[in-house]
Amino acid sequence: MIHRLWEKRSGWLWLSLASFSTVVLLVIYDMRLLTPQVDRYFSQHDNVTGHQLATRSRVFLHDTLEELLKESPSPEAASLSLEVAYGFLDINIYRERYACTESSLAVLDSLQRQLMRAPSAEIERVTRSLLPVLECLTDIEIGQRVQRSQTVNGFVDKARDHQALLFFGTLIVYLLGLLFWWFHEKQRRATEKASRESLRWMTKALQDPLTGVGNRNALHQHIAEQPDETMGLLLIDIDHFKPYNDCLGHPEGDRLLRQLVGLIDLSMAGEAKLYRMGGDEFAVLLSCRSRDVLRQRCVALVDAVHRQAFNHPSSPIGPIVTLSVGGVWFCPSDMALEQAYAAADAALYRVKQAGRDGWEVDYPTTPVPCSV
Ligand SMILES: Nc1nc2c(ncn2[C@@H]2O[C@H](COP(=O)(O)OP(=O)(O)OP(=O)(O)O)[C@@H](O)[C@H]2O)c(=O)[nH]1
Repeated sequence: MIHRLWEKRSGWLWLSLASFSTVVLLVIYDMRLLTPQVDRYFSQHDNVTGHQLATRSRVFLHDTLEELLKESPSPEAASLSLEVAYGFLDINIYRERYACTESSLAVLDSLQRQLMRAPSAEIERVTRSLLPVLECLTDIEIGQRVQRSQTVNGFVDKARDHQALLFFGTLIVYLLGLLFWWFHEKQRRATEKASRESLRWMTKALQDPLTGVGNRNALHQHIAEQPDETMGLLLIDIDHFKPYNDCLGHPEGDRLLRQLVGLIDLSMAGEAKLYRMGGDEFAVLLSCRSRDVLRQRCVALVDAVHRQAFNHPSSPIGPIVTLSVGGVWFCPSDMALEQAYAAADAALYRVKQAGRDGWEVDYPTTPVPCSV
């Protein structure tokens, strides 16, 4: 099934469609998955959860100081802020990376205890002892920011590489798609050209070049195509064509042949197929359900030639061109073309013998014509 589709639609077309589909998938991947992920990463940069804990600790230390610097400070509120500030600083990562953390925590712890013991007396000392803690927090903030910048830069580099890879990958697949499409078009055009050429040769092989009607091969082919159709086969021969040629010349003879083709076609009401069997002999094949039809066509043809009255200056039987017609009514499945042809030819011979300018049709009783 796939093999047949491949041959019918050409492999190149499938390859190019696959390439274009891949391009679409890559673009969707970039738009729906990759870009939103990068955006999400960077949008965290300044939101609440992205803030450093050290910064929050600093905020609460400021609150403690503000409280202590008030005219009537509340030791409880200051102590609470200090406790929260302690909590935000008491982080394993800070302890591991920043040496000042431990000492700052110790300072906060001792301040906390002092505040509980002598709330108002110690304000100035408390304020001063907080300075190294604030310095430590600044170190942590800067250190963490540097760390974060390095991580972000790493991510940006990776994302840029990924995007570049994706872009060039998409571009290459797209170009491959175009290339496959071009191969497909080339192949399609070559196939079309070959079909046209072979059709032209086939038509030529079945055509008479002088008159444009079918030749003997075409007659064989058309009969083979309609084996169950009752047919009438007429053989038409120009009477005394040799003296016509001798007197008026071959070009004039050719012209007469072409004119007669038009006339025969008209007499058959455009329903028959015409063939030139060679020289001045034509054949007519018509689908013919009743013998009367065949008779009527013969009468019409002979009359039409009389009415047309082509001048024949050297005919022994009269001043105009006349035809002799011999025919047979037959069914191709019962009677071979050779047999039918022989019967029509015999009828034609009898007309010639009887003095020409007439017609005769053979109606064989056996075999009986088909589908009547
Ligand atoms: N102009 C022209 N003449 C052709 C062509 N092919 C054959 N002929 C001539 O057609 C003539 C056929 O003559 P015949 O059928 O033998 O005899 P006829 O003179 O027609 O006499 P009957 O058929 O007995 O009436 C010959 O002179 C051929 O040279 C052709 O393509 N063009």
